[in-house]
Amino acid sequence: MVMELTPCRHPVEGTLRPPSDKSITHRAILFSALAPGTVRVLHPLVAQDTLSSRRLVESLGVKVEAGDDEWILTSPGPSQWKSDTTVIDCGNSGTTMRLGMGLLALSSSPRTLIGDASLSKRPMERVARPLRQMGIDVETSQVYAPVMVHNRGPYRGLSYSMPMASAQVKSALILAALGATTLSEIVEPYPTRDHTEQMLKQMGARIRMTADHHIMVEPLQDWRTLDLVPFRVPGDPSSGAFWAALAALIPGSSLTLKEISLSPRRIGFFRLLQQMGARIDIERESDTEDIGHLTVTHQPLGGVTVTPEQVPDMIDEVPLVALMATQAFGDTVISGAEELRVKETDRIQATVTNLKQLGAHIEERDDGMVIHGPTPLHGGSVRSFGDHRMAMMLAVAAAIATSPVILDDVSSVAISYPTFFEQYQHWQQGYAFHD
Ligand SMILES: O=C(O)C1=C[C@@H](OP(=O)(O)O)[C@@H](O)[C@H](O)C1
Ligand SMILES: C=C(OP(=O)(O)O)C(=O)O
Repeated sequence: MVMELTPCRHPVEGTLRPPSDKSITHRAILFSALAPGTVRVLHPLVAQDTLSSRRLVESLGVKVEAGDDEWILTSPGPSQWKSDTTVIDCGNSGTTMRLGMGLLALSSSPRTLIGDASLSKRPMERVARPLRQMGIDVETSQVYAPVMVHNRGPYRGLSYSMPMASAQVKSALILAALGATTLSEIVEPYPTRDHTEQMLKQMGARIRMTADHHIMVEPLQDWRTLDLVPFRVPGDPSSGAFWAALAALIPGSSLTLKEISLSPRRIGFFRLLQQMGARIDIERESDTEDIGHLTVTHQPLGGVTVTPEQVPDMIDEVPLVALMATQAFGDTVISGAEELRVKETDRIQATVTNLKQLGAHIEERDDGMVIHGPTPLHGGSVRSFGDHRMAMMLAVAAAIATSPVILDDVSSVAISYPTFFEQYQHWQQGYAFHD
């Protein structure tokens, strides 16, 4: 659906609880399949991507009772998973497919994962290759989906230095490592989101992380020893980031994002906003959990340098960083962000093309972008390329443009943030958020 987005300078005010975290919801659903028994998931994100993970576990025989803001998942455990579903559709979700590959390695039935046109162009050998090193049979279709996973018998642990910083690859390997016969050691080039390690540890898995990014995973002798802990899903900082960006851009704004994940591996965008000059206040809910409230207050912004090490902590927010940089005084250089080229679309190219179309001074680099600010943005026609994050970034850009922006398709927001445009309209009508 095409949408005409009109400029709007209403300050962004009040308190907003963004939709629940996509990464944590995926994991809660997928990990519930591991333990024979019932797992409660509080505040799951109900969106297209997480419904793909739900479909995956249901095809393994997990029963899902979806209540009001709570899902109850009951699994027979990997040794009793249904073997008659041989093809599983992961839709648009890279997380479902990659973590799914690790999960499917835990049972002896062969299964094939497929995805939509976008997911079928994203690299899967990054998971397949190390799984094969463990002795698991994995076939890709010239590095892409469909991906067939078949565990033909006992397989060994893995010692693996990851060539790219990817939480999805790491998580798939950790899952497979739980079913190996020997200890595994996985090394990351830079730290990435560690929800998998934290949540599996909560379930009783023996996983040890060192300061120099080594992750040791002990094989699990018996799935029945896993604890059936309930998972409470906080708000998603990556979804909240669109509102934080608007608040940082529009004078007079001050917005509190309520009950969001404050995991240091997830709030790199907010640290960067602070570095650019925005005011960020953080209030933790408890000393033990990384959940709390984050307030963004508008201040004039300056350009920054984003280094490769910083990128994983704001990986899905980089298109927004580029937008912020168009309004900041001075140059912003983003490097080490080549992973953006293998997301739902090539997010470096899509960001540069779209922001140029609106008048930004932005240059494409192989591994990032250079942005010269500040530049007023004007209206024009832009394209989401079927990418939810691109559509929402462009909606933020449209608000600060001087004339209307025509966005070719907005349906992709259903992937991670189905209510985004309802809330956008609410704000455009001059309302504050009250959550
Ligand atoms: O593990 C996860 O939940 C995710 C990891 C990131 O992908 P990569 O691991 O490919 O960087 C991120 O872009 C994606 O939105 C979610
Ligand atoms: C890249 C994303 O997700 P996935 O890799 O799960 O498709 C995203 O949500 O921005």
